[in-house]
Amino acid sequence: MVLQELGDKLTGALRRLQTTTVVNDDVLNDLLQDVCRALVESDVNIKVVATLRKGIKEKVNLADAPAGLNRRKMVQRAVMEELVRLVDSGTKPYQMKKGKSNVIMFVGLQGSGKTTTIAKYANYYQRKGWKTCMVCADTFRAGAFDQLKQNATKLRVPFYGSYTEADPVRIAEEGVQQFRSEGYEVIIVDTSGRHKQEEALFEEMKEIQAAVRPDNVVYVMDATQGQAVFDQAQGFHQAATVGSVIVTKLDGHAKGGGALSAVAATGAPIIFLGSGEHFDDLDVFNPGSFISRLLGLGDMRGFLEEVSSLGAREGGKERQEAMAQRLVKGQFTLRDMYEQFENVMKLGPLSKVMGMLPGFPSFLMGGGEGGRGGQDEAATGRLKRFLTMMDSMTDAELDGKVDLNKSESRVNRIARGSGAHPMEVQFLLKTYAQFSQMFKKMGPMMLKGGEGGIQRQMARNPGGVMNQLSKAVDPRMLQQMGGAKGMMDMMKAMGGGSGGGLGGHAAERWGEGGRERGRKGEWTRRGWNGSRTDAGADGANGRDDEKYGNGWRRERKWRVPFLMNRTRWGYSTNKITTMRFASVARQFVTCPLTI
Ligand SMILES: Nc1nc2c(ncn2[C@@H]2O[C@H](COP(=O)(O)OP(=O)(O)OP(=O)(O)O)[C@@H](O)[C@H]2O)c(=O)[nH]1
Repeated sequence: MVLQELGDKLTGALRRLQTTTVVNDDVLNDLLQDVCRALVESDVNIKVVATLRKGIKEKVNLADAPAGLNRRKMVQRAVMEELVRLVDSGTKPYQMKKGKSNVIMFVGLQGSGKTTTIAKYANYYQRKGWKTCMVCADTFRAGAFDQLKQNATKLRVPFYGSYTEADPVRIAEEGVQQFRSEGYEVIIVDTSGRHKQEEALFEEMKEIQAAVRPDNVVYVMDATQGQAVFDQAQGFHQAATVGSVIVTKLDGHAKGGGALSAVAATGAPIIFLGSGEHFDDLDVFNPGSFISRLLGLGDMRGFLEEVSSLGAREGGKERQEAMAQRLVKGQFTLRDMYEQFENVMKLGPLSKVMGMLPGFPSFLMGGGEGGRGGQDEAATGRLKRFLTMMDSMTDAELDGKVDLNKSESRVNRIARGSGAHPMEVQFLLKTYAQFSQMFKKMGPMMLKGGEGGIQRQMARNPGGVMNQLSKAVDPRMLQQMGGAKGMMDMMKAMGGGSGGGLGGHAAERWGEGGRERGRKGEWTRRGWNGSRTDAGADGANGRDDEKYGNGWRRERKWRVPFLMNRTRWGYSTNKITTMRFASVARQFVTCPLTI
């Protein structure tokens, strides 16, 4: 989460508002003082902060507020709206067009993070199924082409550049022409940077612009300079008819608020935020969603947009439709689960997906600076393992025509074929059983009546729908979604028709119990009983199992014989078998299901 410090301060101020019994002018003034202090500390221009304060005061007139009006909500809404205004340029950014060549030219000062951001940008679109490529027209910095080439190779994105040609305009023109003729949809052009806004830089930018006729010019700007970037942003905005801005290096930088508000003040729309040096460290920027996440309210809208953008991939919509049809009948196959997992992975790092969901503390996914990578990797690794195991299944097995639970030999064969342990395959089957159970109950409810069906049911019998939802979904997951009401809102927002992301969303939740216990090194009574449940399931069922908390010894006594029956790993309950089991099981505890 970028601007964590500012977010914490603002959230703290609003939380104090919740705990006061009476909301009067004194309370409002205290709140405004806290909010304004937090913004100034984040380097937001003092005049801008004063305008924000005035705006909130004008919106909240407590003296004339009609009786019965929720004053707390009124204040919160005003604060939220003014904060959104602070980072909103009021201009709509360029919308990428599917099926045609979108030429995006990147400009910026030297060292602002342009080349790195181009790689992140390419990664973002490629992951969503856009045909993406890069052209390096930076002939000014010696290592620029090598850097772009290296990034492109890692991302498996085609690139164009030259070690010998010194004319950036020619390279840009040739590269864009070639990729256009090959039908690439996102053609990204990197241009040279300079130490400061030089005439030469602007001249070169204009020449390249005239040669490649970009659909959008993206200005990359370093946030570490805080509000001082205003002149710079304005200069570029005017000189190169900049269409959008990407603000980089916002990770852990206290001055980020100043940079964001300064750019917004120039009227250029911010489209992404750079939050680190890795390819995944790029957050889509939308003023409302950004403030919502900053205040810890999640970003359901962003989540849904991300999910629906996956449906836009080739054939994605049709597949989702077909799945929706099956869900109406309460059917959910392993193949459906495969697609759901694939979708979740395409949404980006799991911690980012989680950050979009209301109420989910970012630290649980290691969302704070620095701590995220490991957990993301473990979670993604676990998903990939599941996909690999499913790759070793036959079509009949994936489509639910064969019950794998009845075929021990097939489980072992799948394990061998995917380099996994039979227990992992059983774990996968149990996870599938849980999903299937959930979709059996929820699918028909969600999708009955086609588009808008859930809304109609909700209007007719809200209590009944809520009740059914509470029964179908595990309590933790429901709690994270803001209770049955929150889930209803989410389903409404999804129009009841997109089976698409919901499974992915669920997948995130269902592993939570396992992850929690993994961290505590706990184990539960029903933990690794391969045939009946799994670690994630215990978490999902909300079991605490305190008394079995440190139950390694307790566990293995009765679980080992079970494993012997099912997978024939051991011949007795002697120490070696027990240790073998413990070491396998420990793998799951240390790398618990975090899908
Ligand atoms: N922490 C952090 N570092 C970043 C971010 N974006 C880029 N960087 C780092 O900033 C440095 C400069 O990035 P480059 O991509 O080489 O900069 P550039 O703008 O292409 O430089 P020129 O090609 O010389 O114009 C590199 O060390 C990047 O890893 C970000 O969002 N966060």
